[in-house]
Amino acid sequence: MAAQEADGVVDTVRDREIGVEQEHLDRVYRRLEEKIHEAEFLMHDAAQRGHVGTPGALAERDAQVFRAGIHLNRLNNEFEDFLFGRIDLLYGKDGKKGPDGAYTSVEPAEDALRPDNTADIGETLHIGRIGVLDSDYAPLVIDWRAPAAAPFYRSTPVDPGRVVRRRVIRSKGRRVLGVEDDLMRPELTAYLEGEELPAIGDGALMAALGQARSHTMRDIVSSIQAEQDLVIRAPAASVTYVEGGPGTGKTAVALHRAAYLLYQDRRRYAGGILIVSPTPLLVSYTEGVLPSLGEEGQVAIRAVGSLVDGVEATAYDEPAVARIKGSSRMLKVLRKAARGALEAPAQAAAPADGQLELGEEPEAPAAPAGTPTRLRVVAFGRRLELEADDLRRIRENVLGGTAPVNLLRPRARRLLLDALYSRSGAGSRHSDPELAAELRSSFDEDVSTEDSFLSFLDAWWPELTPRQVLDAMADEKRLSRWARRVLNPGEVRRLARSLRRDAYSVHDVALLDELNTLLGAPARPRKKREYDPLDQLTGLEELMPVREETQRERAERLAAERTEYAHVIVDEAQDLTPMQWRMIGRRGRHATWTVVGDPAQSSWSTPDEAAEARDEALGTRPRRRFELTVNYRNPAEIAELAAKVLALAMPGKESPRAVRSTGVEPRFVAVPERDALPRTVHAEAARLLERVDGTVGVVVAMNRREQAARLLADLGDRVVALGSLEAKGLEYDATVVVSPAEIADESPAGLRVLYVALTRATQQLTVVSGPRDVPDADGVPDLLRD
Ligand SMILES: Nc1ncnc2c1ncn2[C@@H]1O[C@H](COP(=O)(O)OP(=O)(O)OP(=O)(O)O)[C@@H](O)[C@H]1O
Repeated sequence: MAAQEADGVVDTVRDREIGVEQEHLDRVYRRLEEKIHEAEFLMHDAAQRGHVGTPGALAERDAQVFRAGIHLNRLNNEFEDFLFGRIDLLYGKDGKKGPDGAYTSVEPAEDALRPDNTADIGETLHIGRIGVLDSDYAPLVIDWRAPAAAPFYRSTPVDPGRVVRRRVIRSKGRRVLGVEDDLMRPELTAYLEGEELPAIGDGALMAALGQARSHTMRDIVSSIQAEQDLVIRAPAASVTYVEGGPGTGKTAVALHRAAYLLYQDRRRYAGGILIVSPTPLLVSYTEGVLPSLGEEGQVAIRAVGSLVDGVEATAYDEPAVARIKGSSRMLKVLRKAARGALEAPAQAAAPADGQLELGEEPEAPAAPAGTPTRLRVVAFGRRLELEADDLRRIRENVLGGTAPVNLLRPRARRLLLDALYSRSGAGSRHSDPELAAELRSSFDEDVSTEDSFLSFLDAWWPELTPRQVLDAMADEKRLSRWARRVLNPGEVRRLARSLRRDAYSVHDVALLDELNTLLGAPARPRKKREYDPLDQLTGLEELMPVREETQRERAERLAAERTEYAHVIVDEAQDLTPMQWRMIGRRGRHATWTVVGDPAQSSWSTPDEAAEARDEALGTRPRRRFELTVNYRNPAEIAELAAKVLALAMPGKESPRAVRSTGVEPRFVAVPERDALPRTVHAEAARLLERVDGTVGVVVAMNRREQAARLLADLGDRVVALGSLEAKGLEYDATVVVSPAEIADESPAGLRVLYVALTRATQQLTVVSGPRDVPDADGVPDLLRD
């Protein structure tokens, strides 16, 4: 009876507090409706201006419609669930208001606390996804990114500042559903308008962490913790480097930081923010967070395998091949390949060379021709010829520099013309420099517009694309020439073989991007040359199909190709290979950076080499380092088990501290016969499905992922089968980790990959081991024993 009464009292206080917040929310909605009405009026008014019809009025109308449209869109988008927090503060040191209408002083005033440990609340602030001012410009809601909102995140019981109570408000549409309070000064009795300040619930963080997981990440805007807030609001100078173990909120913090930076300085980040994620799975998992924070347009979230337009990485490289492709040794190989691919090996059926006489019809395109070894043209009535040796000399001369290969083509063309001209003997015909120059220019014009010369140039100095060079590298013989003294024969064989398949891997994408730089963008594609009477006239260069790119065209082309960003955020940075760092580095040459990662989760076998490449990509810019130390994902029971693998993978490395415990220990199931493994995995996944409301992830070695997907398909879409490398960054209510030994043996970084697999669950973990895991009598595999 007493308990019921106590419950009743709590409910009454809770209901009353919900009612208080409901009143505030109603006021905010009334204000928002007024604002939307204003925005609609603005749009209507702007549309009316269109009737005036002068160019100035039209331009003004467009600008206004644009602004009003943005305003409306924001309001409508953020109408849902946008008020989420409140802080009750002691009186501040000085009573001055800051630019956003709130008191900015952090410390309580001298006399704010009375000697009997009581105090009055001096100010109450509500925090939301956007700021809303009432008609007197007093803040009804403060944007979570504004300085005045910082105490909501920064205040802790150890360092409370002015905050007495932090409240998270849960609402749906216009209805407040619940409140969760944390007291920052639990020893204090505080009064608000004469009434004692109540505290409801066990705190918002615990409420958030206990919720079931779906296939998309939620924002953490209502429960960002102090150490995370420091990172989110760190000034965007140079490089912000964030390290933290699994589940410490690195990905969440990176996303909230993007929203914060945009809020802080929209103009500066108009150049865009790029977030690089390791897998497409993680991209789709995190994609919804920024829109929920009211930011979309300026942020591009891309998987590292999708950074090159038009290429999607779908193939998977076995670790030995990935190691070769990711290593900075590839740079040397690619440099040679980009130049070497200019020369196509001669094919048996190919015509011997590009010899075509003036006036002859060009040959129909033949079977893939080898590189021509002779150039013949007729000019000034003479047959002129360059032999293999001449051509080789010219090629070597042109390739002497380091300029991109495609951009050297005009120079190659020029040197060919020089050599032909000198063969023609016309150079000695005139001593008058003006006449000599005229003769030369008419020679150049004659020769360089002839089909024989053009088709020779196309075959002898083709404009290469990155794909063509990578294809050329699939030829083991050619590759071994380009990789001499860099890769050993076994590496050459493996690399060439992997390049012979149809699909690209995530590592190939970095190679394509590097080649793109080494080759330089080819000039605009040339139209097929047809007979044109205008060719017979001079002074019409602009109409000539062979003309060089104009300045303006070049400027337009470069603008269209721009791939640079104002800020680059790299998630799971520990996994980037040196070649991938180079690729990302090119997209942020003038950017500020936020780099988040955890060396203990690296699936790259030589993290030192990757760290060197990272330093190269980031240059000498100063770095600010932050560390996140609390694991918000795994309960202590799971974190403890994972720590055993961490001790093997990186002896001495500390695990992050888990904030909660569920009392549910990980479950171990041993399968003595290999054949029984699929059946057991299916049964264990089904078992977990019964025990959690959200998702179940089943993590297997990479080579079993397709088999696992087929096996689990009948369990519905709450169950996901994943290869060990695909699990990176993701989380599930429950996970089944299948055969730890198989995952650990998959690559030199296998133990770290296993550590990742074991740290994906928010509630329950089952480990299924096969004979290779050497399970003990309790089913605990070798690798997970003390
Ligand atoms: N302050 C917070 N409030 C509520 N939930 C949080 C908070 N911080 C982190 N989380 C939750 O903890 C989980 C882990 O966060 P996140 O994925 O960002 O961690 P991570 O450090 O990137 O992990 P990993 O390195 O394993 O990929 C997520 O569900 C996230 O929503």
